[in-house]
Amino acid sequence: MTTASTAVATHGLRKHYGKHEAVRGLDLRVATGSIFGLIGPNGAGKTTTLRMLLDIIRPTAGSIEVLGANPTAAGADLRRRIGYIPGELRLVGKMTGRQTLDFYAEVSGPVARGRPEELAERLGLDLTRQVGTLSKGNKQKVGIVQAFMHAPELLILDEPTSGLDPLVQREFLALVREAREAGATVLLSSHVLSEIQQAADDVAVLAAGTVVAEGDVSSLRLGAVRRVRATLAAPAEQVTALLGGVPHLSEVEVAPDGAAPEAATPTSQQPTSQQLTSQQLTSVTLTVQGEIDPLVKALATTSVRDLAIEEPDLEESVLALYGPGATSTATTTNTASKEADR
Ligand SMILES: Nc1ncnc2c1ncn2[C@@H]1O[C@H](COP(=O)(O)OP(=O)(O)OP(=O)(O)O)[C@@H](O)[C@H]1O
Repeated sequence: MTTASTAVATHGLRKHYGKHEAVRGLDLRVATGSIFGLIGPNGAGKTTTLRMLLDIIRPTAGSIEVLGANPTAAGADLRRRIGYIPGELRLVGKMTGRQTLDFYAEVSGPVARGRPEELAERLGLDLTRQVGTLSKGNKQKVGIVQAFMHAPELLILDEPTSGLDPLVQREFLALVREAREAGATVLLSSHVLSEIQQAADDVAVLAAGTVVAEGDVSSLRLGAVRRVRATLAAPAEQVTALLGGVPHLSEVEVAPDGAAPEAATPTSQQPTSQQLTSQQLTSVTLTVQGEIDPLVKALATTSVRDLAIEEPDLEESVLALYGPGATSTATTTNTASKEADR
């Protein structure tokens, strides 16, 4: 049973699409009043899981409780207490944004006067335009407004920021935090780690239909995997040698990258070996797991001409931490056994 402090719970949840098992025995617990992030690479089973919570598709096995009810039995009353942004939003192209929201308001229950307009304004959405003429990002804004406008107890948001520009993403995350402050629970799925890191209190990492890591955001090691690209004024052999002393590196590629045009050799005297080596450029790409300090210190023993540190995509992080087994079945698609939604 869910308790007052649990908004969503699943036990041994499974979903087969024909022979393909998209969700494999999932136990989730989302605390009431929290922002819970469900992250995972493409095909991990996020959408399948969220659709089961809403009774859009039914589980093959296991149980679900949402706001203390069983979604397969609770029907429309439960649905009205939830705001949902589906992964793929389907809107009627000829309706304006306002007509679309009026339609959703009839289904979802009471909407405070002026609230849709306020949300649309914050997101920069023109409600007078037909939704068929809107860009992907603006269509997504219609989806956000309809999910938030009736102040639901639970928000289930499937990849909600896809197509949004960074400023709108920030506004969206502000809406999520405000909803939590007002007492709502938010279940947010994404394949973008940084988005979840900014917003979520707790996180479950899904890969191949199972949870491979969970906990509070700061305890997750995923964020500690970074991709580094650097150009150093040093010969490749020297770079290889200095990287040899740095722990937790993988996918290291070191390649000569021509000469540095700005490193002029003095003509009045014979160049020293130091001056000779400083002319050679070497490019490095690598993945570092954990502390970045030893790597930065090692690179800084040469003249660093360029440096970029990037967040790898989630698939790379999951692979780096949990091995290929964590994602290999997630990317298997069983197209031969497509199943109708219900
Ligand atoms: N209707 C369907 N019929 C057959 N296989 C399906 C169906 N829907 C999803 N799948 C498969 O189930 C697995 C999980 O898909 P799901 O859409 O839940 O993943 P996801 O984590 O939401 O991925 P994404 O981030 O790409 O949306 C994938 O292998 C997918 O191909």
